[in-house]
Amino acid sequence: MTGRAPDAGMLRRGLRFGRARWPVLLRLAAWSVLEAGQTFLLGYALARALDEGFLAGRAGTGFGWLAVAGLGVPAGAYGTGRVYGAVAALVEPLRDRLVTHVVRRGVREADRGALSGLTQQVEIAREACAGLVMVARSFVFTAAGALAGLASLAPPLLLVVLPPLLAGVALFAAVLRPLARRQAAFLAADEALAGELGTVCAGLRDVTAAGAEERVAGDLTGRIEAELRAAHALARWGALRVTSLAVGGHLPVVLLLAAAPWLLRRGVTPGALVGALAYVTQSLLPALQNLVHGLGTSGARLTVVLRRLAPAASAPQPPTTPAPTVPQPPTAPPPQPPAAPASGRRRSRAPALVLSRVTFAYGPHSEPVLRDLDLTVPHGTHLAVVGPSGIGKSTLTALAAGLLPPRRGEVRVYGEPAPAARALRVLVPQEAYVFTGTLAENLAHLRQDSVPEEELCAAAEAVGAGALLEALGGPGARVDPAALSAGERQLIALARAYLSPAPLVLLDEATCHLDPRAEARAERALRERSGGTLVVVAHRISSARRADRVLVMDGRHTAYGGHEELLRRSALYRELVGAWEPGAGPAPPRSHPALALRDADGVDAVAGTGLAGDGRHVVAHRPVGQVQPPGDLGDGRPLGGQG
Ligand SMILES: Nc1ncnc2c1ncn2[C@@H]1O[C@H](COP(=O)(O)OP(=O)(O)OP(=O)(O)O)[C@@H](O)[C@H]1O
Repeated sequence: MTGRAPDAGMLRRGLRFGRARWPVLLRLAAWSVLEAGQTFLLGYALARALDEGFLAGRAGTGFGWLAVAGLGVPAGAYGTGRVYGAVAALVEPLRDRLVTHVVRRGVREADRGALSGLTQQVEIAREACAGLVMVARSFVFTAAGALAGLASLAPPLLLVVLPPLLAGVALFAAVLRPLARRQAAFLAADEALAGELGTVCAGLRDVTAAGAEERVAGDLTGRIEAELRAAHALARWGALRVTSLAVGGHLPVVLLLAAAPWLLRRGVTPGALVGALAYVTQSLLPALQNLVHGLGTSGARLTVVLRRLAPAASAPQPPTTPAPTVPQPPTAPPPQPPAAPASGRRRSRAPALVLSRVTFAYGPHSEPVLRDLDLTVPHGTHLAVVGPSGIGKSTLTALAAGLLPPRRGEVRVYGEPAPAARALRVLVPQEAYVFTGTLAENLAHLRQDSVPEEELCAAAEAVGAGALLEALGGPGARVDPAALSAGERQLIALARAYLSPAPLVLLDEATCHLDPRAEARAERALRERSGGTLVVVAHRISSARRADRVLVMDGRHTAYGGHEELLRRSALYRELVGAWEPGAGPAPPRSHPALALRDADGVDAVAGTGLAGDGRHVVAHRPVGQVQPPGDLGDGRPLGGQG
C-alpha cells in the first residue's frame, strides 16, 4: 500500500461514474432539498415566533410559528429516508462494478485467498463511499438551508457567520490531502504490525526453539514504533482538523454573541439573532462536524481501498482493517539467529552445561518436575537423557536452553546464565521448523554470515540430508513445508543445527521420525562437529548406547553415568533398556504406568511406549522372563517410556 493522497485518475473515474448516474444524483438532490427545508424552517420559524409572537405579546402567533417549525421535522425526516434510498442506488452499482472487477481478477490469478480479501475490501469501499456521500451531501444542503435562512432573516447576519465558516471549510480542505496521506500511512503501519504479529504468533514455538526471540522482538518493536510514529503524525494533522471545526463551527457562535449589540443597532431583531444562533448551533456546527470526521475517516479508507482495487494493481493486497485472522506461514526468511558463539577460550574453560541445585515447577503451587538437580556436562560430551514419559526430559532441555527459569538454583551454559547464552546453544524440538523459502535460507537460518553452497551441501551430507537436498533441487530450491514428511523436516532442522555456530546442541526427540541408521548418522555428525557438545533426549536404546554419558531421570532418584555402569546400578535404566544385568534377576517392579503393566499377582510384563523408526507410536510389551538381552534389542527398538 502507498501513502499517496487520492490521485487525479481516481477523481476522474469518480466524476465519470457520477456523470453516468445523473438521474440518481438529481433524485438525491431533490430529497436533500426537502431535508434542508427543515433546516431553513428551524431558525426562520424560531425568529418569527419570538419577534411576531412572544416578544410582541401574541403568544398564539408564537406557538403557531413553533408548530410550523415542528411540521418541518417529519417532512425533513421523510426526505432523509428517501435520501438513503438514493444513496443506495448510487453506491450499489459501484459495489457491483468493484465485485465484477475483483472476481475477474481472482479468476485470472486463480487465487481464491486473494479473492476473499478483495471482496472484503469491496464491502469496505461500499460502506466508506456511502458514508462519504451522506456527510458531503448533508453538509452542502444543510449549509445552503442555514445560509438561506440567515439571509432571509437579516443579511448582516451573513457578514458575521459566513467568513469564519468559509475559513473553517478552507482550512479543512487544505488539511484533507495531507491528512489522507497520514491516515493511509497509519493504516499501512497498522496492517504491517498486524501481519507480522499474525505470522509470529503462528510460529512462537519455533521462534523460541530457534532462539530468535530477541530478533523477533526487535522486528516487532520496529513495527510498533513505526505505527506509533504514524499515529503521532496523524494526531498532529488531526489537531488541524479540529481547528478547522473550531473556526468554522464554534467561532460563528462567539462572533454572533459578541456582535449582538452591533447587529441590533443595524436593525437585526432579537428573534433573528436567536434564529441565527439556532442555525449555527443546531445545523451548521453538526453538519461541519460530520463532514470533518466523516471525510477524515471514510475518505481516507475509500482512497486506500480503491487504490488497492484499481485495475492497475495486480498483486493481491491484505485487507484494510482487520488483522489477518488465519495465521500464514512466513514467506520471507524469518528472524535472524542469535549472534556469533562465544570465544573458544570461554568454551574451553567452562563446562558446556551446569545445573546447580535446580528446582523447577510449572506453577507456583504445583509439584516440582525437577528438584535440586545437579548436573555438569563438560564440553565435547555426548549426553543422552532418558526416563519415563512425563518425567521432565523436555523440561530439562528447556531449562538448559534458558527458555524456562528455574524456581531455585542456576543453569549455566559455557559459564553464562542460560537465558543470556542463547547464542551458545541450539535446541531442536520434536516438531522440526521448516519455513517457506529456499533450502539455503532454511539451512543457514541460524547463521548471520552468508554460507557458501558447498558448506550447505556438506552439512546436509553430514547429517544424512544430502539425498534430500538433491531430490528437492539443491540449496536454491524453494521448499513447501507442508509437502515434506516429518522425517524430512527433521533432517532439515538437524542440518540447520549442524550449521549453527552454537557449540551446544540440544535435541529433544528431534530424530524421532528418522530410522535408526539415519538417527545414528545425524547424532554422530552433531557430536563430531568441531568438538561440539550434544545433549539428546534419547528416543531409542541405541541413542543412549552411543552417548558418553546417560542421565536417567526418575524424579528424586536421578542417575548419571555410562551405559554399562548404569545397567549395573540403575534399576530404572535396566527397565528402560528392557534387560537385566546378567545374573541380577528381574528388575524391581515399578509403578510407573508407562513402564509396568500389573495384574492381580503383580508385575507380569514390562512395557514401554515410544515412537518407532517410522514415527508410529508403539508399545513394547514383553512378558517377564522373555525380555531379550540388551545386545538383541537392535537399533530400531524404541526405548521404553519415551512418548
Ligand atoms: N507447559 C506445561 N505446563 C504445566 N505442566 C507441564 C508443562 N509442560 C510439561 N508439563 C508437565 O511437566 C512434566 C514433565 O513434562 P516433560 O514434557 O518435561 O516430560 P518428558 O519427560 O519430556 O515427557 P515425554 O517423554 O512424554 O516427552 C509432565 O508431568 C508434564 O505434564
